[in-house]
Amino acid sequence: MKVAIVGSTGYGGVELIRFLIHHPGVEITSVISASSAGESIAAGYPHLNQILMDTLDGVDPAEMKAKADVVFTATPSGVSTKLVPQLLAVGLKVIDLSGDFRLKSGEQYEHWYKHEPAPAELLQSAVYGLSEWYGKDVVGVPFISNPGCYPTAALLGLGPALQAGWIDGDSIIIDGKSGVSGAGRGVNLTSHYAEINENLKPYKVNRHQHIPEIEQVLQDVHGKPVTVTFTTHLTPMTRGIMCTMYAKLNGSYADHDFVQLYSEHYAGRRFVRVRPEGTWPATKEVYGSNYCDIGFSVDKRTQRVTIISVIDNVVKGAAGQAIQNLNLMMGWDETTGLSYVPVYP
Ligand SMILES: NC(=O)C1=CN([C@@H]2O[C@H](COP(=O)(O)OP(=O)(O)OC[C@H]3O[C@@H](n4cnc5c(N)ncnc54)[C@H](OP(=O)(O)O)[C@@H]3O)[C@@H](O)[C@H]2O)C=CC1
Ligand SMILES: CC(=O)N[C@@H](CCC(=O)OP(=O)(O)O)C(=O)O
Repeated sequence: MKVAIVGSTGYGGVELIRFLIHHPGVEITSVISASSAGESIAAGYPHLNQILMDTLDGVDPAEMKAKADVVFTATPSGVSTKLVPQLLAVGLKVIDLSGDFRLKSGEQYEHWYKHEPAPAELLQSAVYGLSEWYGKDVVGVPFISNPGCYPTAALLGLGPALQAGWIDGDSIIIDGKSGVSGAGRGVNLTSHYAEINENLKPYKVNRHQHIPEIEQVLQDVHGKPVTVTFTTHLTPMTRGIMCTMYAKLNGSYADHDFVQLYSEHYAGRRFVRVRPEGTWPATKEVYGSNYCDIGFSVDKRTQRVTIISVIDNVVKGAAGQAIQNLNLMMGWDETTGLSYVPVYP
């Protein structure tokens, strides 16, 4: 399978390269840049020296079609909206990593992303690739919209309990924390070392563009509308997302009930690891890997459950899940090219 990567000079793109280089079913035939065509990719990323010698191609759909079968678009929101239709039109399969095709409602997209939405028929045709929930839906399709990083952690953590009716859909609070690479490679005040080091900073409180994405999927799981309170924080680490989630219990459940429910729900899904009773995951335990680790604590006093879910934002939150979706799309084992042990310490 010949693969091209647009946005290969960004953090999502370069992580796609790290995994795809070892994928037995894939050959990277084009790495693409809008601003640095003609330069070597290793010029901007010296860690790729003598590993990927490729010169960056420009953004040309016809050239991509001549070189590749599948294109990953690791491009900013607003850019994918315009580019993806051109790639689909020339007959390429597309896996888009941006937020441009995740929401089914163009109005919602415009409200939260402040960009013009893609045409309604494309929003409908994009299959939302939360691999462990919608893996069957992506088999054989030409166009996958890869989930956001926070939604991946939140939805894998909340889905089974909500589907089982164990938690009250109107009571969900999600406390999200992310490493700085979640903001991409672009430099601004947010990612300035002196601003993030020794600092824990809330941002986009009640305004985050991942709120409608989380609610859209929870509604699908629950069968009726769900609203969530979602607060995001920037943490002084490079990679990692932790979602600490709180919800009112609908019945009397213990920690071991949650461990059993989630272990059964995710049985056979190698990238979701359920923590034994009384232990909780940390971001370092999934660093550099495609795992999502989930732990629980039932509080009998408050009749609430705390669910803690961690991922590496660039892997399971972006490039890793995109490759998992390629595997599912092609009918390959979903772990192909992704079975790496997390980097520790
Ligand atoms: N970082 C993360 O943890 C996650 C990111 N995402 C999403 O994935 C996408 C990529 O993110 P990330 O890699 O972090 O972002 P970066 O800012 O690191 O990279 C984005 C890349 O897009 C390219 N680009 C910009 N404008 C254009 C254009 N007009 N045409 C083609 N390419 C363009 C740029 O490269 P060049 O100028 O060389 O073309 C740039 O390297 C975004 O939509 C992001 O929201 C999703 C989940 C997690
Ligand atoms: C740390 C940080 O800034 N993270 C980004 C994640 C952005 C992202 O991945 O955007 P889409 O999923 O919408 O494409 C944020 O919170 O906006």
